[in-house]
Amino acid sequence: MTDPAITPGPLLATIERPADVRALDVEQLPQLCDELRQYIVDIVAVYGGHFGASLGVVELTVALHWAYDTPEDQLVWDVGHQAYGHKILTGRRDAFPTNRKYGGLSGFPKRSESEYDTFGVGHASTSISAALGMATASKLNASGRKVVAVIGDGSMTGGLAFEGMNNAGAMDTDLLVVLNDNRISIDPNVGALHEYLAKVSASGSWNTLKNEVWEMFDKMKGLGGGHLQRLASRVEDGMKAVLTPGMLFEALGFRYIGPTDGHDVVKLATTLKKLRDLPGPILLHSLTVKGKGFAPAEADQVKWHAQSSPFDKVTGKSLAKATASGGKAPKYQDVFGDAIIELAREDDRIVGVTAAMPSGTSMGKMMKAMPDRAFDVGIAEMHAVVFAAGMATQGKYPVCAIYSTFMQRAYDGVVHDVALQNLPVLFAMDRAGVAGADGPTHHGALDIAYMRAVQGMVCAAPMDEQDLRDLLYTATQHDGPFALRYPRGEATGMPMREGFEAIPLGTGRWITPEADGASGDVCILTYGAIGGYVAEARQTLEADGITAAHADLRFCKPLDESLLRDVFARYDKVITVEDGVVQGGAGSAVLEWAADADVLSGTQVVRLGLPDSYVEHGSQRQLHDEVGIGPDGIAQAVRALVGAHASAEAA
Ligand SMILES: Cc1ncc(C[n+]2csc(CCOP(=O)(O)OP(=O)(O)O)c2C)c(N)n1
Ligand SMILES: CC(=O)[C@@H](O)[C@H](O)COP(=O)(O)O
Ligand SMILES: [Mg+2]
Repeated sequence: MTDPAITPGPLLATIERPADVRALDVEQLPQLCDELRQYIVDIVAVYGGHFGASLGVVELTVALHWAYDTPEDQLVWDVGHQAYGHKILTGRRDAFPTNRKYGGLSGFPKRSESEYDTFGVGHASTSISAALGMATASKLNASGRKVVAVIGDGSMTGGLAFEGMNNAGAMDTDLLVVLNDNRISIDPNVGALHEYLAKVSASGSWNTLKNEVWEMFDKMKGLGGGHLQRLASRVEDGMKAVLTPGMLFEALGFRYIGPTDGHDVVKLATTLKKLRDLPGPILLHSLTVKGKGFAPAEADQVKWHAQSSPFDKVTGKSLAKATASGGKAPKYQDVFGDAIIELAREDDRIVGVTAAMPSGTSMGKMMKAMPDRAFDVGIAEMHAVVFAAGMATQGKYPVCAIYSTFMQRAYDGVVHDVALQNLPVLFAMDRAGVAGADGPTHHGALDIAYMRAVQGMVCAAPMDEQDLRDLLYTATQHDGPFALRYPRGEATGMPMREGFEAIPLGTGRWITPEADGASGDVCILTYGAIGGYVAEARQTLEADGITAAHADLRFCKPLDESLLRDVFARYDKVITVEDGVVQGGAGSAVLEWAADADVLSGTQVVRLGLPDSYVEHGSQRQLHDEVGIGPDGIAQAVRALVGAHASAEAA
């Protein structure tokens, strides 16, 4: 899909692939950068998406494709939310209006989408390891192909990045790591590395000296000057030990270059061209501004990390229309953020932890209200969990707010450090279920299955915001690990009572009162907010003369055995619905229990949920409908089950 209202500038219009960029004179690159930046602004202003990060690496993107022989040479973008310019220069310019839309381009580099997307990304801090793997294979294959990892200062706080550096620095493999340092993550960047990089950025002293050494080195290479080369390298080593601002990286075995102005495309392009031919692991420290060139985004970099609704492409003013619900329903995230503060005011054991997502999870509310009791530890999910475990050993009650998909990074900590020691830690798993436009890298598809498998873990999911509050309180009263999942976005908008009520562990509830003690054609058991679709499904079924009862499991571990006994005694048709993979999920828990309790006796159980394949991107509703867990899908499954059963009985 092209958008005729959005046209690229004259130079960008001639770029169909990176070879066209390489055909340009270096002096033309500034114009290409201007046009690329404007094109990104024009498109995101209408269609939404990640914003500030791509604007900040426009020059780096153009320079990399000019200096390197892509796609033969491999560029690996960390996270990939900054790769819009890369996508536009690599044959996807006209399709870019479909970015993040259902059936359209992915918002992240994706191998199946383009040969220029060398590695699928979405989670942070993977680029150095992946690029080192490619570089190692390239060496083994003697392919001569060069590999570059581009990683942001936020992503550099992830332990995985340092595992990659540690490995690369001791290997004799050619690898360029570009550290794109814009001094911010999604929220303000945190930690000692952040402070260190700030000091490095402020110092330019090593550059001048280093440039001289480098020029000398360049000349010597031409002369094949063996001993002079070694001497120069010793001189360089001696000087860098006392002077280099990138000592940390040098100590890890990288040759450090920089800091350099990441917006000077001509200098960047010519430097990169030289670096392409240099051996060993090299780190280029590039200083950029997130949101560069769009004043509102430079001024409020957190707000402009991403935009979901249209805005004026000059002023940045929102052009969003009022939402259908009138914007009255609060987000689950805000309910969580407010409730944790309320609970923490009454219970001084409660502490909060987030791994670089204070805004996304709303843990930022507690960080603001109680700065000494809530911690942003950086992009470090595993550390966040073990850090929480440590606090729990000292009588604290840590609430770890981590997106379901990112919790995958921390699984060993969940098992080995928390659950095995039966420590009271709450895993508040945000973005549970399909995440929406971010797609498969960000869907919280697996947490029901992987948390349910952990011995001693309590697993719960609220169907509405009142239950979210009560389950949060319930968790704080439990002496052991507790996994609570809730989705991205708006809750139901229901009226909420004040205060909190504890919900006994393993207590579900009937949602359709008429089913409590009565009977229907089928019973629908739901887990979590996805249960909100059942009312609509029931209405359409009623029009077909089918009565469906609905119960909310609330807990998938422990299960409400008394509720389930009741269900299996009265219904011979049961449908389970969850926003997570079917294998090992809440429906599986029900089936396992029913088999173990020997109550199945001919009852047909159909499990609805995410399939055993990766669900792509789109709105949450589109994706729920696609996999059959939206209202229509639920109603269809009921009809199929009732119909199948009726014809089996008639036969
Ligand atoms: C494992 C993981 N945790 C958290 C995130 C969410 N996340 C996406 S981008 C980002 C900030 C990255 O900061 P930086 O690398 O500096 O890139 P910038 O946006 O500043 O260009 C975060 C925390 C993620 N993608 N992966
Ligand atoms: C790139 C990344 O991982 C984040 O920016 C993510 O897209 C945030 O998702 P939410 O908008 O759901 O917070
Ligand atoms: Mg950054």
